[in-house]
Parts: sequence; C-alpha cells; structure tokens
Amino acid sequence: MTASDDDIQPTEPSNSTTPHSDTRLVDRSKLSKMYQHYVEVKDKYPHALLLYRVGDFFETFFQDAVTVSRELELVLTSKHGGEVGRVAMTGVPHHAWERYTTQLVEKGYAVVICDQVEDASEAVGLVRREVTRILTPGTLLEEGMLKASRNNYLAAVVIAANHWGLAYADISTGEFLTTQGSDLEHLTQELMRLQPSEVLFPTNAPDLGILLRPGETSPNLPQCLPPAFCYCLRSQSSFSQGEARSRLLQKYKLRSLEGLGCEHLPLAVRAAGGLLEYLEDTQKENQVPLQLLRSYTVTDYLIVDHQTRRNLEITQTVRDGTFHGSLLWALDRTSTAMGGRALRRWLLQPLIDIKGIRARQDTIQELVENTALRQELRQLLKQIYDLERLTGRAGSGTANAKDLMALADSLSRLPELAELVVEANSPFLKALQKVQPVLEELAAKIHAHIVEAPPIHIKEGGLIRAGVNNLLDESKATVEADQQWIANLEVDERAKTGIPNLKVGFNKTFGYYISISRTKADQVPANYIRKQTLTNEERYITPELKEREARILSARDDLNQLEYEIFVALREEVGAQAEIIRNLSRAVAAADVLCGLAELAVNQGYCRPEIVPGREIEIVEGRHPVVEQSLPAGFFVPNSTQLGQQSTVNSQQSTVNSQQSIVNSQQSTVNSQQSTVNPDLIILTGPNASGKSCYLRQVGLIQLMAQTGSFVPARFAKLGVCDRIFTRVGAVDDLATGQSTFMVEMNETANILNHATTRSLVLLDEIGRGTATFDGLSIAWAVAEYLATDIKARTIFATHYHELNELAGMLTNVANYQVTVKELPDQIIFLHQVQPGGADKSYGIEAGRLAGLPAVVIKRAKQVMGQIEKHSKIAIGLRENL
Ligand SMILES: Nc1ncnc2c1ncn2[C@@H]1O[C@H](COP(=O)(O)OP(=O)(O)OP(=O)(O)O)[C@@H](O)[C@H]1O
Repeated sequence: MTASDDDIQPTEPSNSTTPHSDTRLVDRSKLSKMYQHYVEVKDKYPHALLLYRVGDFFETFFQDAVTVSRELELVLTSKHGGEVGRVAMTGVPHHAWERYTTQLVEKGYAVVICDQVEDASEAVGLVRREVTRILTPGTLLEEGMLKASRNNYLAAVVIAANHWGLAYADISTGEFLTTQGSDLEHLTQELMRLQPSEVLFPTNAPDLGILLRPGETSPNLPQCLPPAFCYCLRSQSSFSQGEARSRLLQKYKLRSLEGLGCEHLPLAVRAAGGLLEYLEDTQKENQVPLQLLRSYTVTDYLIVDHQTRRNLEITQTVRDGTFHGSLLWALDRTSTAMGGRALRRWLLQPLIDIKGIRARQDTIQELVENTALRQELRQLLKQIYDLERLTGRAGSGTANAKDLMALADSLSRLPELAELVVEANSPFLKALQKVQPVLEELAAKIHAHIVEAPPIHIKEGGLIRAGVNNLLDESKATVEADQQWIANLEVDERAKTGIPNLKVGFNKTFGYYISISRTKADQVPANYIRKQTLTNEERYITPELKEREARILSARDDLNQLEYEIFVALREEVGAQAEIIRNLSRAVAAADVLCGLAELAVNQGYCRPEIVPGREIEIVEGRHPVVEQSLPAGFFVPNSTQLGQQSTVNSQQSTVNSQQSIVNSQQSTVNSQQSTVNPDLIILTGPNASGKSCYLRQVGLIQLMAQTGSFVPARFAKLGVCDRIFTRVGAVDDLATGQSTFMVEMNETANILNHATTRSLVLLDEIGRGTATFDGLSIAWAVAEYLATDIKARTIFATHYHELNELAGMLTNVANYQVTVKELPDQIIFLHQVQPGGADKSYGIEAGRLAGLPAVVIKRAKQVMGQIEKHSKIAIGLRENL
C-alpha cells in the first residue's frame, strides 16, 4: 500500500486556500475533467502511487502528491483543480520518470504509470490517457531499475498449519520455481536465501492489495515470514487449489502438472498459481515470458541457514555489509551479467548430489588444463550481453532498438562459442556446442532490419534500414526529395530575389519559413506571405513551401508509424523465441561461472576436492579464500583439517572408552595424536587474534565451495557431502528484536542442537561467553558433549575455556587443537598455525599487561587464575559422579 493512505489523516481542507490532499473526501462533481479522470484511475489503484502524464511531466495529486514529495524530497505544490479550488501536486519531468520511480519502488511502493496515448495537439477535448505500466518491487523489467549482478525475485507463499508452499519468479529473466515443505523454519530460510523484493501472501484481511513495506507489520502476516521484505496481501481465491491449478495448466497448455513435477505438491501449485494471477493482474500490457515452471525440494540442496550465510560472509561482510570482502567477491571472475547472477545463486544453494558436483568439477578441470580454451572462452563471453534480460524485455514489449541490437550481437557470438568448444568433453561445455539455426537467423534478421546505431526512442523513426520494406523506402524517397527541394530553395530564392543573406529555417511553431533581414524587406517578391516580424528579420512563407512542408510532416508521421510497426513485429519474433534463447543463456551463464572458477583455481592455486559419500573432511594445507586474497602473497599460513570418523565406533563404544580413558588434558592430547581415526569434534583453543575464527570459517567455506562444484584453496581435499552447515560466531546484540547477546547465542545454539545431524558440519565460535563464567563453561561443555556423543556432527568448537580440553580424555571422537603463538619476553608472535594439543594459556593477562594495566592488577589476576585452575578438574568430578 502507499503510506499515503495511512499516513495522511483524511481531513477536509480547513479553508479554500489549503489544497485538497485526499481523493476520498473531495467533491468529485466539482473537479475539472482531467482531475475527475485522475480520481477514477486512482480508485482502481488505491494502494499504488499514481504518476499521471500532463504535458512534459508526470504529476501526482492529492494524497500521492504528499507521499511522493516526502519520499523524494520534492516540492509539494498545488494546482487549480476546478470548482473545488486547489489540489496538492508534485511532478517529475517525464524523461526522468524511471529514476524517480526506481527510488519509490526501492522504498517499497507500487507505482502506476498513466501516460498520454494520443498526441496532445491532435486531441479533441481531454487528451486520452491510459495506464501503461504497473511497477511493483517484484515485477520490474526496466534495465535501469534492476541490479545486473542479482536476481529480482517475486515470491508467493501459502501456509497451511505447519506446511507451506513457496513459488518464486524473476520476471526479468523468466526463472520460475516452486516448492513445498513441512517445516516452517525451512520456509523462513528459503525466503532469506532468495531475498525477494516482494512476497505475495493470500489472506482474507479487508485491506487486500495492500503492499506492506519492509518493517511494516500486520496481524495478517504469520511470524515465520521475515519482516525485512515487502508483502502484498492478495485474495485467497487465486491461491485456491482449483483456480491455481487450472491457471497453470492454461498457461503452459498442459493437461496435467506431472511434467512440471508438481502434480502432487498442492501447496507448491497454489503458490505458483497465485503468483501467475498477480502477474496477469499487474502486467496487462507486458506479456511476461516465463520459463517452464520447475519444482524443487529444499533438502535436495545443502542447507545453509541465514545466520550461517551471514557468518560465512557469502555475499556480504558481517561488519559493514559490503560486497567487497565477501566470498562472492573473492570468487567472482565471471565475464557476463548472467554468469555473475548464476554464481551468486550457486553459492547460495550448493548441491548435495555428488554427480552434479562432479559434473561442474569436470568442466572446471577441463578449463584448468586447457589454458588456450579458457582464455578464448573468457574473451568471447565478454562480448555477450545480458541475453536473459534482453529476451525478457523483448518478450514483454519493453525492449527498444538498442536492446534488440545488443541481443542480435550476442546471439551472433553463439556460433563462435559453439565452434570454440567443439572438441570439449565436459558436460557444461558440450551444452554450448549446438546453437539452433533459428537463433542465427534471428540475429541476422535483426542486423538486416535495424540501423547500426539506433536511437533510444522507438516512435520517432530512424530505426529501420533501407531495403527492408518497399513502402517505407518509397515514402522515404519522397520525403527526401521534398527535403532536397527545401534545401535547394535557399540557393534558388537567393538567385531569384538577389538577396544574398536570404535563409530557409524551421521552427516548431511555424514550420518552414524564409527569413530575410528587415533592411531587404522591400525586395521581397509578391508571392511571399509575411508570417512573423522579429527585431532584425522578417519571416515569410510561400504556398509551395507550405505544401511541401505538409507533405513532409504527414509522410514523416506515417514513416515513423511504419518503422514502429516493423520494429514491433521484429520484437515479437524475438519474444516468440524466448524459451530457446533463455535455455542457451542458462548454458552460457553456467559455462561462464565455471570458466571463472577455473581461472580462479589457476591463479590462486586451488585443488579439485575429491567428493565422497562418506563423512570425512580431510583438508591438507587449507586456506581462507577471502583472507588469503586480502593479504600479500605468501603471507597466509595454510592449515590442515581432519574430521569425521570413518571407523564404525558407535556411541556405546565411545562412552565405554571414555570411562577407561586417561583423565588429564595433557594425556588426552597425546591420546588424540596417536589415534588413527579422525575426530568428530575438535576443541580449538588459542589466544585472542591467533586465528581461531579464521580457521573455523576456512573449513566451512572450503566445504561450501566444494559443494558448489568449485575447486578449493588447499593442497589436497577429500570431502564427504554435508547436509547442512551451521555456524555460531561472535556475539552481537539483536537490537531489532530486543534480544540480549546471550539469548541470541542460546537461540542459535538451540537451533543447531535441534537440527544438526551426523552429516552436518557445525562451526562454533565462543559459546557461553555472554553469561557468568561458570554458567557459560557448563553450557559450553554440555553442548560440546551432546554434539560429540548424541549427534556426532562434525564440529569445530573454538573456545577460550581451556577446561573443554578435558573432554578429549573422556570421548574418543574428540580431539584438541590449538593455534600456536611464539612467546618472546615482551611480545607474542602469532604463528597462525593450527596444531594438535590444547593451549594451556590464554595470554589474556599478558595482553592486559601489554595494554598497560597496573602491575598490581596483573599480579593479583595471576593469583586468582592460580586458584581457579586448582578447581578446574571437571572431568574427574564428572567421572566420580558416574
Ligand atoms: N592462517 C592465517 N594466516 C595469516 N593470517 C591469519 C591466519 N589466521 C588469521 N590470521 C590473521 O589474524 C587475524 C585474527 O584472526 P582471528 O579473528 O581468526 O583470531 P581469533 O583467534 O578468532 O581471535 P579472538 O579469539 O579474539 O576472536 C585475522 O584478521 C587474520 O588477518
């Protein structure tokens, strides 16, 4: 909805000088004709801002004027609206409507464009105006309004008790998917992954059509829908099973939804049908070409919850939310916008299907090994524009001639691409080997029809080449002849009249005229008709000149119309091939991603990880992909990781073992070093800033990259496929929900313990720090123990609680590792090396001393520490109680 409806209290103007600012309260019979029409249109779109074309401006009136002026910081003024008096008004120049509309849509408003659809000069009475475009955050097509590097998703959600359906589409690229599930937490996570610009939600609330802007709440929205998005409340009928199903069948001309994989997914069907209905409702003019609907299952992919995505800094950094410093930043070597978007999608939705992962790896490997192919491919890809979106604009009738030329240029590169990969063996390159002849023909046709550098406007002529249409050529020849006659007129008339400075000119008001300086006015021939007198010149017309002019102007209008029709027909031909073009675009995007990853692998020295069905995580000399790129070459210290027992040790055995095992932490360290099986849980200790967090994230990122199909920053890696990656990193107050640091930490930990499985990777950084030391330590201990024995998830647990090192003495699948430092008399050197064993010192007191805490405080702290250590043999105590 527009805030306009809610924010502005409906009050009649207190006196005649206060402009009217509410269409609901104004006496419509006293409005002048144009305003009456405005109000009629506004009634149809009460929840959108209406931009109404008046001459060279798009104007908004009444409540919309107030909202637009506030949101865009434009002057709120008023206009005479008829007998009612003045009406609130704000306007923007018509040529800048996209810029202003973008800002409004970004702020979560829907905008309706009501344009003039006839030439004002030809209009009899009121100029005819029609709604030509409805823009909502999730239905943008305009190039300037979209970010090239990311998809713009419109989502639709259906919830039935604990079950849900979710459909989403990017109408600019045609992608259209649907799914359903039975855990509402998965729905929240899917929405967080997609970051949709707009979410449709069916309700029987009275204010249907309302668009809730990010952060606006409504009792009609269930808790599982994150408040960060725009929600559009829709009627339930279009989301009903019957209506949704028949809409889908009709759209795809099918008899059953079996082929789309959703015949037996009623909630997925309802969501997809509701989404389609919304598009039909809002995109009347522009028939959006959507690809075939695809069904998927959330659990078919590696589940990375929002928290983990944030902590691992996949698309933006935690600290300042920037792209620079994120994983995507470090990995993106794509050459096309389509490839950039695909890489983002892949990183946000890694695979669990080993075959799928290996297919991507095979392609990267081929490109790593074949340098010439890789380089040439990258060069060629750089010449391919955003085919997905260009096709979308062609199909929806919003493309201009430049768009079609860009599309044709790109399509004509495809045969070269096919030629280049003709001998390739890997699946993603083979997909480029065949270009359907229809695409080559289409490119050739566009090139043959449209001039080399066409103008942006498509209704003002100058688009179509000679030789395309006989009528066009003939009319052009006539116009040119007439123009030539006018061009010659100056020379001829000068000769005839003997007036050397006689000129032929043109202006919008009078058309063509003959200009003569006033001093020569007495030499003007009798057939000249005086039209205008200026300070120094007189302007004349002649009947012949006016006749030619009329011919030129009317022929030019016809010509422009004919050119426009030829262009539109051509655009429709492109739209008709949308599906073929987009299928190939998807293949180009995938090849681009893999080519970029191959380039990265070569430049950064990545290895191909061996992906196995087991649980092992074996990384030799792994590096953090982002930190490594931020440091000078050779500065990053690689570290290895071994996790995930391969032996058949079951929990009973491990408990028995733990009872027999040696108790103190030093001995247990020795124990874990001698062990041949990999631990499930690593307790990682080390001083502040030694590199614990970095190591933790490094393992998570390597696993995630591997399941994306990428090579990884390591000398060697053998990785079992994970079902989920969990992280609990840092401690930040969640001010937005009013939760304390500790509660946030506990919520996240609870989520992990409730959802992790033996195939999950759990990365915990500091648990229990937000409360009293002993409470914190006790919780940390119990959590670690539970993960190691009950869940047996592969876990790295970074902590400053050295007491946790004792766990390794109790449980055989726990090992201690530490990040080492070198202690010099008055400084600590960070070696950043992860080695077996538990750190027995935090250097916290050391750090305090270096920071200048008074000597007595340091001394006393050491005494306290000594006392605490005496009482910290937790393992002994626990065992005695058993
Ligand atoms: N393996 C490494 N090689 C080189 N530099 C590293 C390495 N690991 C970490 N660093 C550097 O050390 C800094 C501190 O690392 P990190 O934040 O991981 O420490 P920490 O042990 O988690 O600290 P704290 O306990 O205070 O959270 C990083 O910003 C990074 O620049």
